[in-house]
Amino acid sequence: MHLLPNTLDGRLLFAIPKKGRLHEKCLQILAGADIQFRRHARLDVCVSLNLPIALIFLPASDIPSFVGKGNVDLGITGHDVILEAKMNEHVTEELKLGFGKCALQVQVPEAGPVQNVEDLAGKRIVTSFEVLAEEYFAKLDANLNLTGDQRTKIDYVGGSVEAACSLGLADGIVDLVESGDTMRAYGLHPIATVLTTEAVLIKTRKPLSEEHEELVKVIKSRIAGVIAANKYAVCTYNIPRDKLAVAASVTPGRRAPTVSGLETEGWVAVSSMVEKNKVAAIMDELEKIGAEDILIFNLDNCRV
Ligand SMILES: Nc1ncnc2c1ncn2[C@@H]1O[C@H](COP(=O)(O)OP(=O)(O)OP(=O)(O)O)[C@@H](O)[C@H]1O
Ligand SMILES: O=P(O)(O)OC[C@H]1O[C@H](OP(=O)(O)OP(=O)(O)O)[C@H](O)[C@@H]1O
Repeated sequence: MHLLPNTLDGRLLFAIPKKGRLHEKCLQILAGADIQFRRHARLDVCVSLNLPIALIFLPASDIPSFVGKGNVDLGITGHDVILEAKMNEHVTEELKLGFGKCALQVQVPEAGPVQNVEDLAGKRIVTSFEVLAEEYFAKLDANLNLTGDQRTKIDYVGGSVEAACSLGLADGIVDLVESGDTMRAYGLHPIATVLTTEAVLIKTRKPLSEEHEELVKVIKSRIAGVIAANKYAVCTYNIPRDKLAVAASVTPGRRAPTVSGLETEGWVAVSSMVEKNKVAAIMDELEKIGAEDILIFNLDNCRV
């Protein structure tokens, strides 16, 4: 198959991480937003089958500059790599996506002599986040009046950053931590947080055509629906009318709970959106108040 340049003509270009931590979640989002495509095994560019969009599969860390420079219109990537690529002023963060959550932390060997960032200042740091680490330690060096050769040395590595201290390359590292498993496996512990991050939908600041602006709105709204459907469930229950006010305070919903009459005198049925990660505690509470027939339904999709 040959992808002719004019195949992309007029299409909104949407960058998706081609591998790594964000890839699978992005595919789920595309499916939930009904952005259909068939990707050829050797191609990182493919056109959508049902929308005037082309998907461009790129390394997550390259997406900010493609979008920032306007070669691509829209993208999904981490907030961290946008800052690292110094593209925060060239893109707008349209939507937080609720996955890819982690923290960029300064880490040192647990058993080593360095126990805080002041001890680490002036020593050797290894990281894949050169820009953010430089920024962080430049401030620290300035606060501690470290100048010239006294300043902290930052070295770049492309991956396996956690190995740097045990290999004698560094006194500390700056890398991402989610569960902390990798950090602990290397005998490291955090002494400072540079930033927290999650995946975001970004748009170029370069002006788009009216049609493309409209399409961006549609995509954004569909993706927001998919994210909300992952976050919320619907809780329904029956409750005596005199307990409704207390129960409604447990399930206030996004705007207000829906209350409908029941054939049984003095009882009402309530339906409300609840956060999935609070479902068990909410059901405990409702049961205590006197609710019956408490049901939880997952959402396939929604617009809220
Ligand atoms: N452990 C993690 N938990 C959650 N999000 C993460 C984690 N590691 C990375 N991320 C997020 O995913 C983005 C891409 O990281 P990833 O390590 O997948 O990059 P990659 O270099 O493109 O992939 P690979 O490591 O396969 O080469 C990061 O910039 C960050 O926003
Ligand atoms: O706190 P944890 O849950 O252990 O996650 C942190 C690890 O995840 C990322 O690497 P990843 O596994 O994506 O591989 P990479 O080193 O190839 O980027 C990051 O660079 C850490 O090494």
